[in-house]
Amino acid sequence: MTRTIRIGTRDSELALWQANTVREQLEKSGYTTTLVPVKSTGDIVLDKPLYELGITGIFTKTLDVAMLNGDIDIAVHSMKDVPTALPKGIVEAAVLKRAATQDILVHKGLDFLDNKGIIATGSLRRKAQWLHRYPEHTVVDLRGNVNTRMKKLEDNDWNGAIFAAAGLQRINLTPDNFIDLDWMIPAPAQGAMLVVAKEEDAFCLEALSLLNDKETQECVAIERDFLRTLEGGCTAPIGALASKVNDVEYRFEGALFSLDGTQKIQVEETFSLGKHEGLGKKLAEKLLDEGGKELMKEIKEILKKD
Ligand SMILES: NCc1[nH]cc(CCC(=O)O)c1CC(=O)O
Repeated sequence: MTRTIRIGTRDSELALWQANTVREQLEKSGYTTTLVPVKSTGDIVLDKPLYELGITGIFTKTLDVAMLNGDIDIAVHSMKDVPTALPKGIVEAAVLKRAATQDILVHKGLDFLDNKGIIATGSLRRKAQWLHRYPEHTVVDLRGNVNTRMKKLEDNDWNGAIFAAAGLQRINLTPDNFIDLDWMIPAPAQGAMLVVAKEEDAFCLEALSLLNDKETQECVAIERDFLRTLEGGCTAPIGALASKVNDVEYRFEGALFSLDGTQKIQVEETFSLGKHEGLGKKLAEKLLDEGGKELMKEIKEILKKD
């Protein structure tokens, strides 16, 4: 039987690159595929309200709806954009081998670091960590896809802007000046790609199981358990990274920051793969006990007002 797997994708350059990567890997394993660029959510009508289906993420909503509607079979996402709870009927089918996890600063010269600088980012996590390290600096809001943000950096007199290294590498965008921010804790699952499919679609689940990278899958699962336990439906400045230290050891590092960057509550632990059941949740609970509960409450209050 030949069935064509319809791969749903948003139409940004990064989304298309990621969907094409999955497409190539499936074709290499002998599957027939096609790419389906998906229109925005408003164009598609479902017979149930979105909240009833558990659909939440702003980047992933459109593709979730298209999948439940039967217009696509699988969808490819930057895993860090995917809410920690998937909609009913949609499951994680494969986590691809992770690329670079770190954030980078694209800049126009680094003299400003010791003075008063202006840094652009739309991420609360990046803003809080930047201000934690450089309290004298100003952070301005910057949104849009990677290409848009790079253009805005050129057009403004900011000193720099922060990006995920993986996003720039994927679209071959090599800035003239950049530095790795290895002190900055990335977003949970940064640099990983997730392919989702319908729970009932055994054909696609089997095809995608070939693409799964177990090490990446286990590491991002810890990071997302940590996030899920902390956040309770609120977007807070949270970083988490599980990474390999040597052949036998892995290390988890996670932190919660106040929005202004003055407070940081951090947890870390060394572990081995396969023996980390409940680690993300356990460390999130430790963080909550060490002042995280109060800080999360404070963050929610401030975000509610904005
Ligand atoms: N929030 C947008 C987004 N989602 C995924 C990536 C890049 C790829 C990745 O981090 O996995 C980016 C761009 C960025 O954060 O600079």
